[in-house]
Amino acid sequence: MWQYIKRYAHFAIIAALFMGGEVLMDLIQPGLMRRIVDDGVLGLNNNGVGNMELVWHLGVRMIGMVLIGCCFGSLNNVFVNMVSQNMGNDLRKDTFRKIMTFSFPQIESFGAGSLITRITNDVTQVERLIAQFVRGMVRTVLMTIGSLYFMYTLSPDFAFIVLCALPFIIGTMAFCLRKVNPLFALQQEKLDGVNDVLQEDISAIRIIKACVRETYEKLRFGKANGDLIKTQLKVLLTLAFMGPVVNMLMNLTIAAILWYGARDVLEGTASPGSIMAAITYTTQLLMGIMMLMMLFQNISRGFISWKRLASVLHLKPEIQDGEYADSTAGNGLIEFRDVSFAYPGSNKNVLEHINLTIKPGETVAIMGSTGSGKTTLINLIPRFYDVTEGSVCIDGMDVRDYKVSALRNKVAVALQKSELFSTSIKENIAWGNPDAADEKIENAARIAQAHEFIAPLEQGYDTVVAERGMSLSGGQKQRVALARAVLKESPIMIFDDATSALDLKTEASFYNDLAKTSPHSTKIIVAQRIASVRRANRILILENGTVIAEGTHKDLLKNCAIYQDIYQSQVGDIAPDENKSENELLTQITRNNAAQEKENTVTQSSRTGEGVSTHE
Ligand SMILES: Nc1ncnc2c1ncn2[C@@H]1O[C@H](COP(=O)(O)OP(=O)(O)OP(=O)(O)O)[C@@H](O)[C@H]1O
Repeated sequence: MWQYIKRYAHFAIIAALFMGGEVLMDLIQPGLMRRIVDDGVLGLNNNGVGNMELVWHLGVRMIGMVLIGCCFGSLNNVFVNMVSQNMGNDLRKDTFRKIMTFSFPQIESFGAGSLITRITNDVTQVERLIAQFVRGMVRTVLMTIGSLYFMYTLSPDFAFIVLCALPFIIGTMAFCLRKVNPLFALQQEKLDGVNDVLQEDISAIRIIKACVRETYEKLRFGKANGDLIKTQLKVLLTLAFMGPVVNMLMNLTIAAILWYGARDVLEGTASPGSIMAAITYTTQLLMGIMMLMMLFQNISRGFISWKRLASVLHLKPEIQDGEYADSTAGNGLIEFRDVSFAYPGSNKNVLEHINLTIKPGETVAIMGSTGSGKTTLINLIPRFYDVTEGSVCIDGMDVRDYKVSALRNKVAVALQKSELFSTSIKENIAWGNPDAADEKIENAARIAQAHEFIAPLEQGYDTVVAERGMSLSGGQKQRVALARAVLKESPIMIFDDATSALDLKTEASFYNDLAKTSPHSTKIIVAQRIASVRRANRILILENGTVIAEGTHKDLLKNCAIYQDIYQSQVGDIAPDENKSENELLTQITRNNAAQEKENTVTQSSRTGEGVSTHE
């Protein structure tokens, strides 16, 4: 934490000096009050004759000191806030930057909700810790020492009484804080839980409504929130006992001083003014101790929050940069050399001994049943994960030897679930290439078949997209994401089911235009549809993490039973004819889909009919 504080240590020192000034003003006042009572009102040094002029004079001095103390206190607040807010700002930025360097498993290990809590609530707790430390701690220490000194000058007995009471007061506070301390950590964990549910529910609000799961989610949120409230109540109950006990001890201390003081006044060894001053000092001192109690609570919470932030800040990113920083050399050769992969925390290989070379400019399609490992395979190219065994090489160099940014500049990725940001369509397309000229952006949109829906919009490319692209249809979102990948002009392009929401004609136009405009890029297409993969130079069939067949569309139609099955189910041919033209094939697939849909509807309505008649 020191590395963050020391950047603003000068503000902290200035704040402490102003606090010293404020405390000094507070400490001088009881002495003036004693003189007003003893000399001004009672005239103890003037045979019982009071002095109103002295009362006025000292009164004005007291008011002046209050005003100066107020200025010092305000300036102290200004500098304390400068330390805490600047430090909080740095912490928030550094934590965010650090999260950006984490691998997916590292992010998953914290959970999105917990990371949000850390960057918001935990940073606020640390800001509070710093503010209270610089303000409250300095004040309490100076006030305690000063009050004890001035009380000692009034009467050593008064100082002795307070010194006797202090261990009981501090002991009570320490006891309660020890009990409550572990609860603070639990409280932050419960807050993580609330944020986890909240962010999951807000991002999945459509499906929650579609499946009418609002009540279930309300209960889930209620449970997480209930857990948080229970923990908070435990904290508050423990602290509720501490306040009154400390208050009682403080009042007993004041009563003891009054009792002692009254006896001294009767014996003539102390003046009424000095008793009043002693009580003011005691109150100031004990109020300071009470403040310390609050301070310790916030300090405990702050340290727990700091630990949670430190566990993010000190975590070493799993994906480390290599030495090689040139993203322009090479032309997109991809090699998987005996690659096996298991997800972190699992000992089951999702990919098994994959050997694969994809030549520059080649288009390779990957098909396979769900869960066969297609996405996992392509995720290894931009190092979203590191291989467990073997190596993935790009242009002859292991991907782990590249600087991560250089590697990722060589690869453009479009995913099935298109992530859009709440900014203009233009900025969304230019996300991977922010300096791109407008013509280039439009050209990329034309290739992605997006221009046709963007151009008629009132604001065209400047139309602002709602959060996560909610204002666009699935197909429109995918086309914007495709344009983004195209604009990157990377030597390697990966499309992971990225055209699944497009109709067959639009998809075919996209791949045709892409082949014309980026003939030298290496393209990997993960898809389930024959129409999407048909034109690829090579098609791989993946099953249980291994490549079980490989060849052109023609080869596979002849030799691969799985591919023949897929073809028949999608095209509807009994005897596949590989010489069909693009248009013929698309028309046949569309007809086949329509026939299948009709068949499904008939089956469903006949079932419903049966249901009704049975019911009747
Ligand atoms: N983050 C993850 N952590 C652990 N296991 C995972 C993770 N992602 C995927 N898997 C597992 O790895 C296997 C392969 O998943 P992958 O997403 O690569 O399949 P896929 O062929 O792309 O499937 P689909 O066609 O359904 O997208 C699956 O069994 C899946 O459960």
